[in-house]
Amino acid sequence: MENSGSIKRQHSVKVPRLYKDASKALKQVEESGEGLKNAIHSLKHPNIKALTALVSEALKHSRQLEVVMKKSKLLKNEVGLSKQTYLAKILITELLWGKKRLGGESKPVVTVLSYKDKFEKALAKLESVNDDATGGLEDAVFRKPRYVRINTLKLAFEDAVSYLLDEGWNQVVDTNYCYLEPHDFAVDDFVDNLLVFAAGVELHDHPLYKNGSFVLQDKASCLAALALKPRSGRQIIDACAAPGMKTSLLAALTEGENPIIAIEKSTRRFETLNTILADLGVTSVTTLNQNFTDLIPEEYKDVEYILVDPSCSGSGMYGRLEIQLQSREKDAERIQRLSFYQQKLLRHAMRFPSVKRIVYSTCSINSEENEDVIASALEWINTPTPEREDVGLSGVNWSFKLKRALPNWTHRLNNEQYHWADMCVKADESDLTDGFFVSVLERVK
Ligand SMILES: C[S@@+](CC[C@H](N)C(=O)[O-])C[C@H]1O[C@@H](n2cnc3c(N)ncnc32)[C@H](O)[C@@H]1O
Repeated sequence: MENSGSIKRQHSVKVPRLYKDASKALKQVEESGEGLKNAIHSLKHPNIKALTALVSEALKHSRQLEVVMKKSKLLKNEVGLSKQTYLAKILITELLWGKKRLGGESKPVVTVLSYKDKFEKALAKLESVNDDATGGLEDAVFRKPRYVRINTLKLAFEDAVSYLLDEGWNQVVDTNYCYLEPHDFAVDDFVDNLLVFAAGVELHDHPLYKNGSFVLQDKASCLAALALKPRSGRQIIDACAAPGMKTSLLAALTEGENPIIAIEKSTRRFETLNTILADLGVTSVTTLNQNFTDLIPEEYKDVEYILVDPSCSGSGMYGRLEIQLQSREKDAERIQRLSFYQQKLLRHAMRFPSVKRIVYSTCSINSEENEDVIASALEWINTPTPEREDVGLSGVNWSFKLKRALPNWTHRLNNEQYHWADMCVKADESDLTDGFFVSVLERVK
C-alpha cells in the first residue's frame, strides 16, 4: 500500500512529457530558427499530432503570451518558472487556447493554474483594446503608438509641448498608450524628450516635422543611443550610421560637445545620412562613406565610445513577426550569415586602442543576431594570453565584460543558455515598441 501510494505521488508531481517536449520544440523554433517539423521529429514523441498542435498554438499566440506573462508578473514573481520560460508559455497556451486545463500536479502546473484569473484578465483587456481599435485582435495588440522625438538641437522640449497645446492637442498623463485618442499626446515615461501619439497619427505634414524639430523615431531605437552614455567631450564612432536616427540622437544627447564619426558603407544610404543630419541641424558629426571594418583602429586613437547597430534581419520590426514565423526554415541560413557579419563588426570595434564602451544593438529578436554575437565576441576578445596571436589579437592586450544596459529598463533578455542574459535590454510589443536588443560592453583594462 505504502509503495503504491508513493509511486502515485511521484507520478503526479512530474511535468507531463507532452508539456516538456512542447517547450523543448518551442525553444528550438524560437531561439534557433529551427523549422517546427524538424524540431518536433527530433524529439521522438509518441503523439506527434498533439505535440504539433500545442507548439503551433504557442507560436500562433506568441505575442499574446508575452503580454499576458508580463501583465500577470508571472516570471517576475515565480523564480522557478522564470528559468523555464518556454514551459510557462506552453502551459499558458494549453490553459488559454488549448484543452483549457492542465494535467498533473507538478510545481510548474500548479503555479500556472494559480495565475489563471490574472491571465484571463490580461487577455480580456488585450481583446477590449482591440475592440476599441480598428481591426482584429492581432491588429490591436500591435497597434504601436506613434513616437516623436523632439530634436533638442532645433527646439526645446517645453517649446514643442507648448506649440502642440496651442494647436489644440490634448496632453494626457498616466495613460496606457493604447488608449490615446487621435488628438491626444503623452510624454514618454522612460526616454527624455519623447512624445507619444495614438497609433496611426499622421505627422509628416506637421510644421515641426518639416523644420526638423520632430524626429519620427521608435522608442526602442532611442534605447541604444541612451545606453552609450559617453563622457563629455570624448570621441564617438557610430559604426553603422544611416539613416542617422541614432547618430542624431547621440548628437542631441551630447549637446554637440562630443565629436562623432558616423560611418556608412552604402553610398546611397550615405547620401540619406548626410541629408538627414543636415535637416536636423547636426553639426558635431563627421560622416565617412566607408566600410567600418576597413578603418584602421590605430588611426582613431581618440575614439572611446562605439555604437555598433549593424544590418540585421529586422525580425523585431513591427509587423514582421508573422512573416518570420512562416519562413524560419528558409531564413536560417541568412541569419547565420548575418550573425557572422555582425560578429565581425563587433570584434572590429573591440580593437580600437582607446575604446572604453561599446553598445551593440539590433532590431532583431533572434538570439543568433543578439546574445550569440555577444557571447562569441566576448569569448574571442577574452582569449587567454598564449593563444591571442593565433586568433588575430596580437597587440590587443585588453578584455571586455558585459555591463547592465539601462538598469532602469525592466524588460530584460531571457535566455536560459546565458546566465548573463538579463544584463541585456529587450523591447517588444509588450513595451509597445518595435522588437529591439541592446547590450553594453565595457573594456576591463
Ligand atoms: C540597422 S542600419 C543602422 C540604423 C542607424 N543606426 C539608425 O539608427 O538610423 C545598418 C546600417 O549599417 C550599414 N552597414 C552595414 N555594414 C556596414 C559596415 N561594414 N560599415 C559601415 N556601415 C555598414 C548599412 O548599410 C545600414 O545603413
